[in-house]
Formats: sequence, C-alpha cells, structure tokens
Amino acid sequence: MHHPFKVGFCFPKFLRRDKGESGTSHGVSVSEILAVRELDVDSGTKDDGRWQKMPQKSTEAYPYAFTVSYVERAWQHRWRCSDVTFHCLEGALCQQWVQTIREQLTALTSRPKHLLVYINPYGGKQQGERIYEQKVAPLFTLASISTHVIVTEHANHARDHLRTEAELKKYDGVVCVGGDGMFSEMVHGLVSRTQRDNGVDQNSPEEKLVPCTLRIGIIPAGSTDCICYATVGINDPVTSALHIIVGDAQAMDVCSVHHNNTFLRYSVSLLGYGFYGDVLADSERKRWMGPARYDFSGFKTFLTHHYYEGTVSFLPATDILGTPRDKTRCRAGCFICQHNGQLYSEDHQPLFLLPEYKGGWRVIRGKFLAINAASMSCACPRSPKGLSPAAHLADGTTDLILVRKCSRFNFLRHLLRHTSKYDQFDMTFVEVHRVRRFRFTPRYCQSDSELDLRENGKKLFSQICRDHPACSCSPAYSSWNCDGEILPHAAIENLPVGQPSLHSSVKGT
Ligand SMILES: Nc1ncnc2c1ncn2[C@@H]1O[C@H](COP(=O)(O)OP(=O)(O)OP(=O)(O)O)[C@@H](O)[C@H]1O
Ligand SMILES: CCCCCCCCCCCCC/C=C/[C@@H](O)[C@H](CO)NC(=O)CCCCC
Ligand SMILES: [Ca+2]
Repeated sequence: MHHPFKVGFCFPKFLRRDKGESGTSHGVSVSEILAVRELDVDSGTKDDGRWQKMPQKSTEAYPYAFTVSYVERAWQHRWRCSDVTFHCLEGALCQQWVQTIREQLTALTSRPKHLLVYINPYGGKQQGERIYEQKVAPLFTLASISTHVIVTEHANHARDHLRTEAELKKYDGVVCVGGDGMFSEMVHGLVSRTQRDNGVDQNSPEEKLVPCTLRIGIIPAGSTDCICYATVGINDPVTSALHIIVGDAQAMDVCSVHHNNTFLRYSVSLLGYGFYGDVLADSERKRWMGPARYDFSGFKTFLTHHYYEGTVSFLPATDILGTPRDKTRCRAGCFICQHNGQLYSEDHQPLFLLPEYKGGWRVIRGKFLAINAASMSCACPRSPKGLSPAAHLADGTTDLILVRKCSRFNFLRHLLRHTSKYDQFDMTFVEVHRVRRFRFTPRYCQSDSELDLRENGKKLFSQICRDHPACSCSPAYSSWNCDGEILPHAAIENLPVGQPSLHSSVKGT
C-alpha cells in the first residue's frame, strides 16, 4: 500500500504500553494513526470523557498516559481500528508526544476533514443506515471528521443533489453508503457536474472528460458491491471507513456509453449484454428478494440459455502494457496503470485517436450467449477473482469478453470457472480482447428508428421472433446491464474516456 508519508513513531522504552510486553518498543506509521487522546490517569477517564479500565500497577508507577488509535491489518484485506496506550512518568513528556503526533496528523493533507455522506436505506439487505451509524460514524468521529449526512428518499436523489445543489466546495470528499447502483448515481452526479462546469459536451464521444477533484468513498451496503470489492479487496464497512480516514485514493477508468451519438450513461465496472443483461432484467422485478434475487435470476437465466445475434466492432488497445490473460493483478501503485495512464496525460492527445494509430477496428459477427465489457476485474463475493481477473482499474482500457453460443454444459463450465482457479477464457467458445472502445449492433437493429427496448421491446420481440430464421425461441434482443442499471437501447458505442477521472476509496494491498 502506498502511503504519502512514511514517517513513523517508534515509541521508546521509557514509555510503557498497556498491551503485550511491557517496556518494548512499538512502531506505528504516522500515516496509519487515526487519532491520539490524552488520558487522565487519576480519574480513569480519557479526554473524550469515556471510561477506560487502567491496570493498577501502571497508574501508580506511570501517572501520565495517552492512547493511540491506529490501523491494524487483519486477515484477507480486512482493516481494524486498534488502540495502544502508553504511560510515562512526566506530564510534559506525555503532552509533547500528544502534540507532536497531532501536528504530524494535521500535516497529512490527503486526509479528509469534511465529508458529504449519502445513505441508500434500501440497498442490499436494507442495512445502510444501521451500518453507517454503528460501524462508520464512530470512526469518523474518532478521526475528527465532520460529516453532513443525507439519507436518500428516492432513486437518483444523490445523483441530482450532487449534480445541482450540493455545495461541493465545503467538502474534501463524498461518501456513498450502498451498492454499485448507488455508487453509479454518485459517479453520474459528480462527473456530469464537472463536465458541465468545464463546458465539456457529454454527448460528444471524442471529447475528453475533465477529471473530478472530489474522491468518492464507498461504504459497502449493497447486493454485489463489486466496485468496493474490486478496489479494496473486500466488502467490509469498517475497512472502507479506515481507508477513507487515512486518505487512500485510487484512480478509476470511466467509460461513456453512447447511442447514435447521444450519451446514455457512464460505466465503471460491467457493461454486459446477453447473460448479465437478462439476469439483471429478471432480477429487477424481484428486488423484494434482496441479494438472493441474483442467484434466483442467475439460475433461471442459465436455464433459458438464450443467445443473441449481432456485430461487435472494437478498437484493440495495441499501445499498452498488459493483456487480459496476464497472471499479475492490478494492485495499489500498479505499474501498468501508471504507464498506460500516461498515454492520457493532459498535454497529450490519446494515441488511439490519432489517424496513424496502428491496428484499426476489428469486426466480429456471431451468436453470443454473453458480451461482457469489464473495465475492472469485477471481483465480488460471488466471484473473488472477477469476470476479468487481470483487468486494470485505471489503464484506460476495457476487457471485452465474447462468449459464443455453446451447450448449456459448456456455459456452466465457463461460469463455474469464475469461482475457481481455472481460466474462464481458456475455452474454445470464449475470446477476450483488451480494447479502447467498442460498438455493438444487434442483427435485427433498425438503425434509423432505433429500438426503445423498454417501450417497444415486447412488441418487437414477438414480431421479430416469428420471422427469426434461426429462432429456437431465443429473442432477438437482450438488454445491456450497465453497472447494474438496464440501458434502454441494444445498439451502443462504449468509450473509455478521460481516464483517470475519478477516485474511489481505495485498492487493497
Ligand atoms: N431512497 C431510495 N429509494 C429507492 N431507491 C433508491 C433510494 N436511494 C437509492 N436508490 C436506488 O436503489 C438502487 C439500488 O441501490 P444499491 O446499489 O445501493 O443496492 P443494490 O442494488 O442492492 O446493490 P448492488 O448495486 O451492489 O447490486 C440504486 O440504483 C439507487 O438508484
Ligand atoms: C450457476 C453458477 C454460476 C456461478 C457464476 C458466478 C459468476 C459471477 C460473476 C459475477 C460478476 C459480477 C459483475 C458485477 C456486476 C455489477 O456491476 C452489477 C451491479 O451490482 N451486478 C450485477 O449485475 C449482478 C450480477 C449477478 C450475476 C450472478
Ligand atoms: Ca480498465
């Protein structure tokens, strides 16, 4: 894990600590200290008024003490807050320690002091408010972070508030308590506002996005929590809160999705047609089931085994380091992200937009069970390695995974490989390409009067299905699953634009 400050305190032997061996030294990096509190040993209270049980021997021999709260790394990327209390003989020395530590903490400019928090009370198992109040708010208070908390009242509340009303200048960051859908709302609010303030036209596929200056922290309280899991390494509210407090940051690719040169949505994780589109469309009708809706709809969609015909065109990323079949994984301070990200640096036009960019577009026609574009690994508790394990968070590319029509048995083998050590791409009917941008046109696309799937989908489905030459009751259209939201069009163009343009909370070590 990269830390901006590597100054550390090695507490010396003349200070005696409560935990473990007495008289030993204890090293804590300043960047991992959350707070320091002086203890009033005589009265047995801390300066924040909370009671603390003091060992009798310590209070007699060492009358002055202070407590340091710091990040302790636990198992599997989990972080916890730990306390260690130091005792000493002289009050002046004790105060000097406390003051010096406070000065060092104040000097850490990457740490947030004021946060704007949005809680979705209906995400995941509807535990957002409880998770925030019980697990996160006490840590923010401990770290002297002031917060303004908004519990959302309807879908898109957070997006619209961020886009128009929020006084963003007052804050060092925004926090999202919810799942991927809630994070997507925040991305749309912040990115749209930044583009509007800077006069960037979102509808133009060639325009480069202006990066957002505010970071988004994610407290996971959703059903999939893929963005949190893929950046932090785990979906654990306390771990995320601690990453936010210490000011960790991770750049993230943002793709814009267009239809007929009109902007539709941004995507940061999965853009999936076919299997994942159908799972989402079915699961939206079963929100009442909570996170289990994905298992139910996943199983049902697997059994229906629909394939979709169409044309995928893509611009391979030829000017970068790394491939989707690499064994290495994107981690904090990733070299590949740094190297490839420079291709997007402010003073350079992205190379792939130049006419001499070698490679050019490739076109693949076929029948697909799934077309997945993963801009990050999409790791989540269901699939800890994700849809594309070697994808990078901030390299300006997307991994395009094409799963052609195959037997149910083979598709099941492919799906199950997402949950095991075996390579899900090492199958004859699967191909994966690292791309700069891609387009999809369904076979029965009516290019001029494009399809609005929500309104006309059913009517067109029955009409086209009758004429569908290869029809074995596979509908002509699926839906696009864009970070957990259904897109209203089947024909789309996807562009990773303006990377690195926003920060999420953090990526695990
Ligand atoms: N107060 C609210 N009432 C109804 N819907 C809301 C409210 N606040 C936010 N939403 C919407 O709820 C949707 C789902 O929320 P969220 O992403 O937090 O949980 P999830 O869908 O269970 O998790 P995941 O996206 O990780 O699968 C989001 O698309 C968001 O727009
Ligand atoms: C029959 C056994 C099959 C086992 C297969 C496991 C494969 C799991 C891969 C999981 C990929 C998740 C991709 C993440 C997508 C998110 O942007 C989105 C919003 O939260 N979630 C879904 O669409 C929810 C998607 C849920 C899919 C099941
Ligand atoms: Ca990427």
